[in-house]
Amino acid sequence: MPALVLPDETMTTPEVSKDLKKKIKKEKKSKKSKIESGSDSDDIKKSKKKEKKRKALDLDDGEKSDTTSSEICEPTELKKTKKAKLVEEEEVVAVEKKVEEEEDRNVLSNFRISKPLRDALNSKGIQSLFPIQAMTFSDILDGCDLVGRARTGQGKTLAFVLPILESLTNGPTKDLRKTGYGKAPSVLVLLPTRELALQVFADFEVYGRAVGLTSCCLYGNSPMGAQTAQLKRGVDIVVGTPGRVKDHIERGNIDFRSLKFRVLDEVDEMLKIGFVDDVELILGKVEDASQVQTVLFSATLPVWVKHIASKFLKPDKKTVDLVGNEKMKASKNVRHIIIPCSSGARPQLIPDIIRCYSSGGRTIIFTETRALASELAGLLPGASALHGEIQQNQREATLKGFRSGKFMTLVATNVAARGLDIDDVQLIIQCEATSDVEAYIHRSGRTGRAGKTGVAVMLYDPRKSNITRIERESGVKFEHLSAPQPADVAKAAGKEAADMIADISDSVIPAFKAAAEELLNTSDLSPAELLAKALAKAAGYSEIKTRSLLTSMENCVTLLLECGRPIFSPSFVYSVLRRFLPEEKVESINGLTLTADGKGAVFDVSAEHLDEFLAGHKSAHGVNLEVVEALPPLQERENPRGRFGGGGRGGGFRRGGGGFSGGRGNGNFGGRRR
Ligand SMILES: Nc1ncnc2c1ncn2[C@@H]1O[C@H](COP(=O)(O)OP(=O)(O)OP(=O)(O)O)[C@@H](O)[C@H]1O
Repeated sequence: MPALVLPDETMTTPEVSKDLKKKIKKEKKSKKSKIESGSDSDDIKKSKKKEKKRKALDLDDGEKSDTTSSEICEPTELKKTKKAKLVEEEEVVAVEKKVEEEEDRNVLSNFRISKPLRDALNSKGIQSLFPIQAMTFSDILDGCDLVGRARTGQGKTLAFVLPILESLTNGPTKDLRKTGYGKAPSVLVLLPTRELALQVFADFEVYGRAVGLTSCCLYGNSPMGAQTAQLKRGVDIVVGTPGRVKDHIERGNIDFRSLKFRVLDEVDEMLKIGFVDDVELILGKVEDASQVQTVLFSATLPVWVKHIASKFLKPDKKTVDLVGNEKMKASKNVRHIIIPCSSGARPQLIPDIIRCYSSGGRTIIFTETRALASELAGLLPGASALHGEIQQNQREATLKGFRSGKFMTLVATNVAARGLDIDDVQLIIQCEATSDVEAYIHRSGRTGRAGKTGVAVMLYDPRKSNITRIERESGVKFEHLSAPQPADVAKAAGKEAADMIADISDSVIPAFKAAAEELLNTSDLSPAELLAKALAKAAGYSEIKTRSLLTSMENCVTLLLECGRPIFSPSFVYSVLRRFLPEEKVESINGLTLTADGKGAVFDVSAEHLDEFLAGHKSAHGVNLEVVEALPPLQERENPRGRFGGGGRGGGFRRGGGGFSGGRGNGNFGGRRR
């Protein structure tokens, strides 16, 4: 299978430094978001291009100036620096030119896209095709079967929507398409979830209508009658989930004799157990497969999928794989973070993570079970649940509310993992380390879409998770952070509260002044301290708790125990503790995990028992017990050396809580059960 590389990589010359590439990419990104907003007129664009070039060079100046002023004194050195700078400037310009040429190459007018479709795309702020679209457009329009792969959020939907619409209205299938009342469909698109079917249907509605084509969406848990009536009246495009499409086939409502296109979006999910029988049955209903074009798309294409997929595609199929053998399979626009957390600590920790990392945008929280999704949605302020047990109309209402900003936190099972494209999702939280690497890639890909950036935080229990495997298979290099400390979060909240107070009308002062003066006169605290308390109240705080680094539990502290010799099992740690602590204290420890170097163990104790632990160990010869500021690297579940499993991982944990936004802060995978 030919593996194509991203234009990004092909465009840059090998000599260009990594830093330089980064700068160019950054510039490209900001340009892309401007294009998305559709705000650039041609003139503005030209001057922005000039400005951009100038800025890229200025940036280099700025970065170099420190070195020149502090280190470069000799005239010859200065000359050399200037020369190097000139070379770098030339490189910037050369790479910039290539980037621009590439973008120019992908402008809509360079493709066989008719004016009505171009206008519809422009009205959505789309001026040029994304790489996966540009690289598959002609093949699909010219009649090839195709397998397409690009990372999440790279525009795979339009990669099949546009050439199919063009083929049916101006291309090779134009004259073969049925028309008139009761027409049989020309296109069948299958998707794994109802939400995704509705989303892709919406794209066919918008762009199909622009070229006079009609669509319908067939999905379960909604009345058969209306769908049947639509099919009877006749549509060009049928979008649906396998179960409901099969129902309609069995009732004789769909005639596939005029079918020209079959699309399997999220093909690996479609071909998983639970879907594959229905999919095979549906695709098998096409009498003459040689007359039908089949296209498959996904961000993840495990080898087993490629084998099954070959069954449905012609031998001369094309493959456009923008991920290929690249190590990184997940979105490159996403910051991938992991934070240790026990299940009990999630409800307290998640609101703080949202406050720190959501930048005031939307958050999707993924749980492994429906029960946990409902439970967390009930516990978190301003959150709603989405999973397979919820009635279809309620699911649609929930998604609509989330898209429109009615609420900002969605707690979902894997029903929302694939394909969902929701604007301004800044943060993904995964409640536990999934064993399914594809699921990780798709879930984290709900943010950082269409060139934007986002953050994905995965909570995990070091004793139960195998992070190394996820890293190895997805190519993600996780940032290991500890939970944001309540005190850090409170500081950010205090700033918000101060802004809020500054905005309050002076008209309130006379009513509250007397009480304020009385407080000042009677309290031992300074005015600043009293005001700090008032800010805390305004921010919703009545106390600040500590949070453990290991399990993220509130009012717990993480301790490291070492005893000058290797520790092979948790039971050894218990026996050491029993030497200087009563049984009930030993039993009260939580989250006991061995360190990766095999020399120590970390565990949590309640803050109120901390002194007893620290005082006790002094009497135990050779035992060292201390509060840790940052978690050391820990052993993982599958460590063959330790009781918990695997070879441990490099790199320790950094203190969490970075990236404070000061934003709003709201506060059994497999088969089809989500
Ligand atoms: N050429 C384009 N220019 C600007 N925006 C685009 C373009 N093509 C698609 N988009 C936008 O990019 C976003 C992501 O597109 P899409 O949902 O098709 O991604 P995807 O690759 O299918 O992602 P996933 O793998 O998660 O399903 C959408 O909001 C879409 O409107």
